[in-house]
Amino acid sequence: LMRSINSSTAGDFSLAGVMLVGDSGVGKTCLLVRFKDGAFLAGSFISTVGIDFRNKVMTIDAVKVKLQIWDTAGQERFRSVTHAYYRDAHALLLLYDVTNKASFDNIRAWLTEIHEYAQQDVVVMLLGNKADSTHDRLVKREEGEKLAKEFGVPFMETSAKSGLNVELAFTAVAKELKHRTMKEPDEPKFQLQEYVDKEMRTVGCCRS
Ligand SMILES: Nc1nc2c(ncn2[C@@H]2O[C@H](COP(=O)(O)OP(=O)(O)OP(=O)(O)O)[C@@H](O)[C@H]2O)c(=O)[nH]1
Repeated sequence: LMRSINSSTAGDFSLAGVMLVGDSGVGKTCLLVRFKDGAFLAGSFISTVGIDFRNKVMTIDAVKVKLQIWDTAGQERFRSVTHAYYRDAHALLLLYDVTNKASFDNIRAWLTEIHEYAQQDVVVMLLGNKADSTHDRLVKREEGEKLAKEFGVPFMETSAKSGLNVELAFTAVAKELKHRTMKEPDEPKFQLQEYVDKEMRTVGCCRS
């Protein structure tokens, strides 16, 4: 991962490192596959070993932003591997599974870990994944919102299965990082949560 976002003077390219973190089985790999390939691979669950990455170029306000997305292993035994990568990440997508209460309860511990290992200015966004699972849901959207507010991080629910908000999550992070590197002097600060809420209202989804 490149720590300093590279931006050319022409202002048309920047490289950003985004890391997916959260308990094993919350859907990090599926979220990345959905974003990268637009697909959801149903079937057996293959845990990520160590760390894996994929690149995707997004066009944000006519600027090309290359996201280097790191998919980490949620399993405890790989923690020391992922710790080493935190320092270089510009953004972290922190996932829990709305059908798994323990994965939600562990978010506090994940945030403590992020605080310990990541850069102070890292962009963190909390994602409640598997929002398509209406019957098995154990964590309400409001609970996710409340926790996110407590820690001052933006939040939304996603589904790697249906594709709900997947593009939006990555776009929001890319926009935030693009603004940070290429902000005009009089341009106001990018408001990530406001952007997300506005986009969700426009799409007309996901808010009851
Ligand atoms: N219903 C539903 N199932 C999902 C979703 N995302 C992932 N899954 C399922 O959850 C299981 C785990 O998904 P992974 O993406 O492999 O989980 P992970 O977080 O990468 O797990 P580790 O690599 O062990 O850290 C798989 O069986 C997926 O099919 C989702 O949005 N909705």
